[in-house]
Amino acid sequence: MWKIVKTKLNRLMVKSNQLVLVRHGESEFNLKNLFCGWHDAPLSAGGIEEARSVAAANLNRAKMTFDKVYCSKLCRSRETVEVILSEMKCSFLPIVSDWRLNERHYGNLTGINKRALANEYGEEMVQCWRRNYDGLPPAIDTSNIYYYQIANNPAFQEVPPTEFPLTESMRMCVDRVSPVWLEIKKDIQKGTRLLVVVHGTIARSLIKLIEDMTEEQIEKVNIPNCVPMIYDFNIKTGKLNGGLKYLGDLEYIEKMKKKVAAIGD
Ligand SMILES: O=C(O)[C@H](O)COP(=O)(O)O
Repeated sequence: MWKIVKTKLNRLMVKSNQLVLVRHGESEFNLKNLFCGWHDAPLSAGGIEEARSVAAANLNRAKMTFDKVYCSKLCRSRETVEVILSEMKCSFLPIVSDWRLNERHYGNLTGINKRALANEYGEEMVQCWRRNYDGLPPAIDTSNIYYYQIANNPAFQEVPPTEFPLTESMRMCVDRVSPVWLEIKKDIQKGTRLLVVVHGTIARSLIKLIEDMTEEQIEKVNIPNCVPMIYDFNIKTGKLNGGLKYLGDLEYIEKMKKKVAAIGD
């Protein structure tokens, strides 16, 4: 008991605390280059391997330790957490899964191949849906084969009916993530060491909020799967000490950022 109190006191005396953000591993939909959003696609075999050999391996190499984990209600984020914690030998950690950390809802684009869509509507239109801050895909309707799976997913039962999205822009995601960011920030300032495992647009929403980026700046950010991203905060002021640091091989990280930015084949 004294040991736990002493560890907590020691941590409060430390002036900074780190937050680690990770985008989930490659999903079955990423692999097939399909818009995924709120469809609950599991990790691909490659995604499980990324969680092990990219996320967990880099976190272990850097000797990172955590007290608590945040993830979304989507299984690709939860599965990534489970692989990481198992590899780090800390599967006992508390996990908060919050629907507000779900990926951006891609509306009626859900399940459509990104390249096929670019061939039909042009690359500019597809990149506008993907990255423009106010790019709003058409709302999902019953003609979409994933409509009922998403609407009836028991994992989403905590979503208030009035807030259940049919499509979302990045601006709408930033709005839904903002209150969770305030909760995360409180934890950081208490000295709790957090691992946050989320999705591409949600990681970008958090980065925008943390760095107070402009809309133009965040539109250019692309998040590689499973590369740990670290922010260092001053505990007292809640302000950042420096910028975002990626953990891992820089050449690999640059290659994966370019892959995510592109529409793909
Ligand atoms: O939902 C998806 O399709 C992906 O998680 C993100 O895709 P994007 O890079 O095209 O936004």
